[in-house]
Amino acid sequence: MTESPIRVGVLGARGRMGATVVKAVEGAADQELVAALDAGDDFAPLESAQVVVDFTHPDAVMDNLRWLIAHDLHAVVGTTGFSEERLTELRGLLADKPQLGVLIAPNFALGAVLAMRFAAQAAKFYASAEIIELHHNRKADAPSGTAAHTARMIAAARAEAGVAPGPDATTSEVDGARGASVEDVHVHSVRLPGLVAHEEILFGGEGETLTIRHDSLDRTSFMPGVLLGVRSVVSRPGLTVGLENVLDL
Ligand SMILES: NC(=O)C1=CN([C@@H]2O[C@H](COP(=O)(O)OP(=O)(O)OC[C@H]3O[C@@H](n4cnc5c(N)ncnc54)[C@H](O)[C@@H]3O)[C@@H](O)[C@H]2O)C=CC1
Ligand SMILES: O=C(O)C1=N[C@H](C(=O)O)C[C@H](O)C1
Repeated sequence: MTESPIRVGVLGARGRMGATVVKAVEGAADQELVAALDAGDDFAPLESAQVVVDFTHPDAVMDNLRWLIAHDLHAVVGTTGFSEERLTELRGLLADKPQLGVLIAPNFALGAVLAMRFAAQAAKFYASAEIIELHHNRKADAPSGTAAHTARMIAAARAEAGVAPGPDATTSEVDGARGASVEDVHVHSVRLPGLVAHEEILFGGEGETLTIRHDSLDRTSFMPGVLLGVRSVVSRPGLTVGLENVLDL
């Protein structure tokens, strides 16, 4: 017996990512697009979906998720801007809906997920690490969600290994010259037309450096991860943060 396709709704469907997701879902044999909505649209058509994919805006995504959870819809979220406070609220909302799954991934590209994992592995061997993320100049948030997630993974690996952040002799600084500090990891954000999404994680040690770099050259790079997210979230109750958990890395 063939299984029925997963019914998918897309929020942010007229945006750069949402429009790419719409095409990817339409091209996936095991998924059926039932709603493609953007800002100002009536959400009612989403009620026929099983899973809703959100690529909207950090200012909009929490209201969207409150609505989706209240309407018993699984969610796959690529939108950035998730603080610990936001994640705690979502865990609270999901506690009342034990069958429901929400997957939030700061980056759905396989190579970006691997780069983050490799960075976490390297972190205990190098006390000094910095991140440079480079994106198109229409991006709303800085640093990128991926860079923030990478910094948190490095910080967690350092804490587990008992490694303190490396020395930095800077005593005089033009504001921002050393980038933002995310859990003691310096993060530098570049915004230029022509770029898509790129990240370098740099480690420095005795007489050597290690650079891990990932480049998304096209938004199609995120689609295998998004489609996998849709397939997995229906049988993954609760809140999952990071595609690495779905890939079992
Ligand atoms: N996790 C990942 O792999 C990736 C995440 N992103 C993130 O996805 C988000 C969107 O990125 P882009 O597509 O480049 O932005 P975009 O600005 O091209 O598209 C966002 C769309 O969402 C719509 N929108 C805003 N508020 C809405 C609401 N309340 N309901 C429905 N639609 C709404 C906008 O009208 C717009 O069409 C950003 O947070 C970005 O950082 C982007 C690429 C990959
Ligand atoms: O806005 C983007 O384009 C991207 N956003 C995500 C992020 O902030 O990390 C993922 C990817 O870097 C593209």
